[in-house]
Amino acid sequence: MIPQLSDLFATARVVSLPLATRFRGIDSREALLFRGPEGWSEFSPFAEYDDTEATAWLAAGIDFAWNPTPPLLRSSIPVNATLPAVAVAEVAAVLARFGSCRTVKVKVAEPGQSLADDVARVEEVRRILGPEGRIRVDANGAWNVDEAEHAIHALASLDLEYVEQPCATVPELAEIRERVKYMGVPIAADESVRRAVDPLAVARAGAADLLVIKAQPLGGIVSAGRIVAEAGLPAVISSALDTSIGISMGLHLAATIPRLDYDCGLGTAALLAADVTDEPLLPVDGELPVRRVTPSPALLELHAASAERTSWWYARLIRVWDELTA
Ligand SMILES: O=C(O)CCC(=O)C1=CC=C[C@@H](O)[C@@H]1C(=O)O
Ligand SMILES: [Mg+2]
Repeated sequence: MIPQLSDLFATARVVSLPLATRFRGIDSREALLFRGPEGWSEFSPFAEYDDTEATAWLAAGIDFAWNPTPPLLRSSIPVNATLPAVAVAEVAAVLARFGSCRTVKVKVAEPGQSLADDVARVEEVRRILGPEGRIRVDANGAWNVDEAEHAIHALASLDLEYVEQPCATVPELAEIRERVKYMGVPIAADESVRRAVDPLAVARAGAADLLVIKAQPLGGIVSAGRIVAEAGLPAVISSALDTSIGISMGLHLAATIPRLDYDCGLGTAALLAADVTDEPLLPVDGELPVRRVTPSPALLELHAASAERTSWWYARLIRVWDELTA
């Protein structure tokens, strides 16, 4: 069931939360929050995403607010720390925000940086985590196949759990996966799932060993859970850099997945310098509880987006709701 626009606007609030560390080119995270019969939910496609891409995000937000979740199979979710492409000198301080996570995802292939920067950053993470820590890297599709092969060679001795979206396209992922198989480094697909016309194509092509699954871009808990089941590959449930409310949607998704072999990328509230709740979903001993989040009226007020940005989000909500109900 899709609620009327007036039902969404009845509780809608737009916030702009500062990030503690610049991440994927932004310094603050905007989100539209609203409440339904099941509780608070979030609509926060990145600003540059078009309305068509944003419809899945709205379907997800509505689903979490209006529909009960499928049965929850666990009450706590193991999560990783997420390290933006910061300088070596900043690594320890950023990781400290996540408490004691045994797994770290490191952003690599940042525009303007070199492979040497990536190697130095991953070396520093390995030094901090020790030999038993798990390190995965995420290139956001920035390498071509040769660059990816070269980079994975350079990083492999640091013991990688997997490489997320090393290249942009499914055929490239299939090729790099073949080329690095002998090194025992698995390939994960992220953008090839969440931004693809067919999120199952990458699995069908045998181009990935595991999938990164995000609730909002994949249309919500039920829809994302179906993709995991049909793909038949291990899944890493991750955030879209949401507020703690969107993170709670991701945690509920993670709680419905029969097998979780990997720590989930849901620790990213630690990258925010402020949140909408006094009890943000920050990892403790590498775990997050599966619970709903209610925003604090004072924090909604304090972090309210500007009038101009609020109008922009309201207009976007109207257009995307129109597209969703068309
Ligand atoms: O997976 C994680 O550890 C956290 C989530 C995360 O890295 C991302 C969230 C949102 C946008 C993306 O650029 C980024 C990703 O590519 O996985
Ligand atoms: Mg990714």
